Amino acid sequence: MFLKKKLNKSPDKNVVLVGPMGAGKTTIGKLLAKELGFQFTDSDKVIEQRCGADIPWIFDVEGEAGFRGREKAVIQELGEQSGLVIATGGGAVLDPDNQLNLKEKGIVVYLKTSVAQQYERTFRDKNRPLLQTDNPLAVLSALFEKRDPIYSHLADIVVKTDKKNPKSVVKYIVSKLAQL
Ligand SMILES: Nc1ncnc2c1ncn2[C@@H]1O[C@H](COP(=O)(O)OP(=O)(O)OP(=O)(O)O)[C@@H](O)[C@H]1O
Ligand SMILES: O=C(O)C1=C[C@@H](O)[C@@H](O)[C@H](O)C1
Ligand SMILES: [Mg+2]
Repeated sequence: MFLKKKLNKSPDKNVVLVGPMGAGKTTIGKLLAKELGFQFTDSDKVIEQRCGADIPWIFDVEGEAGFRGREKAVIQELGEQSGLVIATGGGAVLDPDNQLNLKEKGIVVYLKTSVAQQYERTFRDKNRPLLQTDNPLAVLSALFEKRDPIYSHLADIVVKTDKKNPKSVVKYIVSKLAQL
């Protein structure tokens, strides 16, 4: 058991949230960090801050490959730290080096979310370049087919987020962490 509040010492682990766009990694991550007394960080936000531009701009100018390069550098840095709740980008776990870096000190939590629910949570938001197509539902579905096995394989904890509000997702994760 590594919970900082309970042990009253610096944790040597991170909690890493993985899952598709709209799973709630950013939303849940902020709440979970508060609950654990960890620092919250979001790889997408760190990339934007470093670059001084938002993700749609990075995809426009540098393409997805440019974005993935930036993501890899950020994931490597975050993976070396501890005491973090890390919200990852939806595609961060595709890269084998990222997988190793996140797993090194990370307890990986997969926020498992149906494609329909992902769509419901993302369709109004224009900040996800991969979904700016005529058929975002088909894109989400294809990404899920490819990525769900990877998220599942990496995960120490899996939590289904459909029909669960953020608070109850956090409560469930905390209870599972306490059992480790
Ligand atoms: N459990 C939940 N119940 C209801 N709404 C949720 C839940 N989790 C997240 N949301 C909402 O869904 C939207 C997307 O959530 P969020 O941005 O946290 O997803 P994400 O996993 O970080 O996505 P991305 O990979 O694109 O960064 C937000 O509007 C958020 O308020
Ligand atoms: O699923 C993905 O590949 C992405 C998810 C977002 O978090 C961002 O990292 C970016 O929009 C790409
Ligand atoms: Mg996010």
